[in-house]
Amino acid sequence: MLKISDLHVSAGGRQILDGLSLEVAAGEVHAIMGPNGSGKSTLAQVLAGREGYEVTSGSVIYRDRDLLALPPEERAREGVFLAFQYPVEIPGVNNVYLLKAALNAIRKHRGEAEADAFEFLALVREKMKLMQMDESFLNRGVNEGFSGGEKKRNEILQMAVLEPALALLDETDSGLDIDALRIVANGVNSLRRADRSIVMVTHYQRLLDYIEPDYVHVLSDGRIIKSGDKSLALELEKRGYDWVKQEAAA
Ligand SMILES: Nc1ncnc2c1ncn2[C@@H]1O[C@H](COP(=O)(O)OP(=O)(O)OP(=O)(O)O)[C@@H](O)[C@H]1O
Repeated sequence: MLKISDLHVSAGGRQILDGLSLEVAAGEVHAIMGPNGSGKSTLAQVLAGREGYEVTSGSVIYRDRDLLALPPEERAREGVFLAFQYPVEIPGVNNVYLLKAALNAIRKHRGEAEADAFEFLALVREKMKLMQMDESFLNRGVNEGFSGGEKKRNEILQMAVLEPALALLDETDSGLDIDALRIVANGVNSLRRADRSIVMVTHYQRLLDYIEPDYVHVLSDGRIIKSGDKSLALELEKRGYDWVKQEAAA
């Protein structure tokens, strides 16, 4: 599904990713953990195609294509989805309008019939039920005035409607209360499929109690310095990151 090789990225004149390599097979869930400022969000943003980052070397192959050669909207149509760490408010753009436009752009790209108003509404209602969101959110501006937790829930609603092949979730658990964390995690779990991969950035192993990852990676100073299974996250919670850095430097 995704093969990142020796990726070097800089922004604002400084190197952020420094030889990052990662392979994600179809159906797998990978968790990326690491100290603040190590490059986790940068990785997610670069994969989604955000401007402002310079890829100086390395490659990213997504479903046999050079991902970095595609403009961001093409990546989205090809099934790459990013749930933002800080979802942006888009006042004046209706939430339901954005969802429908995004869904139909993807369908059109796949050569499928676009969803009409009835089909779309039935689909979005089903997904809102899953995310336990009130339908009133549909008619508000995208994230406009949403609480932090509501914004995160709205990101996963988008994911549920768009059904991406590669979902990048950047700290989707941050700012969620106990019930919302469970709801969001249930939403993500219900979207696990053999042909869909999920890469989630998180600081807390608690999320991994709900969404069981196949692999856990430690990203430090722009590269992955250790990989393991869920037990690695438990160890990090107990011991912090210094020992991993020392181990990698030895
Ligand atoms: N456009 C930019 N210009 C300059 N520096 C940047 C830019 N974007 C990111 N950085 C820097 O790159 C480093 C990595 O940032 P990034 O947001 O990827 O870290 P992170 O691992 O997601 O951190 P956190 O856990 O705090 O969210 C930080 O030191 C950040 O200040």
